[in-house]
Amino acid sequence: MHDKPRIYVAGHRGLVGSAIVRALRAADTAEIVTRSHDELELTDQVLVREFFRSEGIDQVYLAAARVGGIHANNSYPAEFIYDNLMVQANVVHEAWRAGVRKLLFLGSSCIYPRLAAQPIREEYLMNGMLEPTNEPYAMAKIAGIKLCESYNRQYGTDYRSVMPTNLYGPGDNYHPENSHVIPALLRRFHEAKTSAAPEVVIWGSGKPMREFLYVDDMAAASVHVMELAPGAYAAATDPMHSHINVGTGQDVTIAELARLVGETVGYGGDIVFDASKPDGTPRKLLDVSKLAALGWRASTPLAEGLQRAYLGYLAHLSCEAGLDARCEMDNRTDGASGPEWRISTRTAHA
Ligand SMILES: NC(=O)C1=CN([C@@H]2O[C@H](COP(=O)(O)OP(=O)(O)OC[C@H]3O[C@@H](n4cnc5c(N)ncnc54)[C@H](OP(=O)(O)O)[C@@H]3O)[C@@H](O)[C@H]2O)C=CC1
Ligand SMILES: C[C@H]1O[C@H](OP(=O)(O)OP(=O)(O)OC[C@H]2O[C@@H](n3cnc4c(=O)[nH]c(N)nc43)[C@H](O)[C@@H]2O)[C@@H](O)[C@@H](O)C1=O
Repeated sequence: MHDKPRIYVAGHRGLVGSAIVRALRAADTAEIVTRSHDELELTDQVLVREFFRSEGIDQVYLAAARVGGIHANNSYPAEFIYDNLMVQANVVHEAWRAGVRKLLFLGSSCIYPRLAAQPIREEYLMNGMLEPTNEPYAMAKIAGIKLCESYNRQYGTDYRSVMPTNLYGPGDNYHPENSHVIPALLRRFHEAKTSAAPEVVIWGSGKPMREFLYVDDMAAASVHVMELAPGAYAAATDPMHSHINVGTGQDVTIAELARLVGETVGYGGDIVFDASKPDGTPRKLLDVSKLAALGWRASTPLAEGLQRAYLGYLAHLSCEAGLDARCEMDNRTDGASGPEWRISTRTAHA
């Protein structure tokens, strides 16, 4: 053990990983260890083993994953299942081999059955068929939970899992097709405003409902769950049902979200729907009572979070244009999926 614990944040340049780093830096109680994707390919077991063997890591936040919205999940199912299975298997196994006792695995609310009763309680896992547009990703995330539980049961580790709802905020992926709905709409509405376009097209019927959590709330929840006393976590969970939902407990329709994003950006034109695009899961509102009983609740209202997310998008545009000296290039175009996978620079200024 070191004076301060050495905490490895895997995926620190991503939306959530960068927010976890902000939260840990603000607390100033840990030494933070990071590696970018090009410095450490987490699907490569040999490299991951060498990293844990040499770095003396005490805790891991596993926020590295192949992540994307409904179109990306539907279009690249092989990458979504392979990358996520490999990254989590390598990180969990090699962390265990190196003696890391504490790890937090980030899953997703898409692990639950497509037609689960609402709000979705943790115990509804594996009670029904998954949503087809993201089944491979969801299967990998379910395997991630079971990986952590199995190492806990056999080796006595303390590997915990959180299942976030849909997340958004500064430092998001703004790719026009592969991103999630909020960054996609911030970009589309902004471009429509700038070009004075008469209408903005929203995918699907507008009827699906989604719950959105601001990313700094997600980071705070992650740190909260990681730091719960082992007895408190064990009392709230079960060795074979150990994951905890993280959300706001409130959802909106995609049509309502589109109206809110339009308002945030200041776009005055029409909103139209493209029914040829998939809706995905009709609704996936999380029951967040377990985490509330453990002392944590979300605090950022959607309208406020959208304002901050829009500022994050504008900062990202300044980075792309080379107008902001604080920007770091994050080499996102070097990923295995090729240069079109995502936009090459993102920024998540504190
Ligand atoms: N965003 C959301 O709405 C939600 C996210 N989650 C979960 O939260 C976690 C973080 O997601 P988010 O921050 O949004 O995702 P991002 O795509 O923003 O970040 C993921 C990070 O992981 C890195 N990464 C991906 N693959 C590899 C690899 N093979 N080796 C090394 N690094 C890799 C990425 O690097 P690079 O980009 O260079 O490849 C990136 O820095 C994930 O587990 C995700 O499933 C859960 C629910 C909702
Ligand atoms: C976090 C979660 O993210 C993914 O699931 P999802 O919840 O369906 O996420 P999404 O943000 O991509 O879409 C939400 C809704 O919004 C609609 N929608 C409208 N217009 C756009 C649009 O322009 N882009 C996108 N992406 N969606 C749009 C879209 O049709 C859908 O009805 C999973 O694959 C899985 O990875 C996962 O866990």
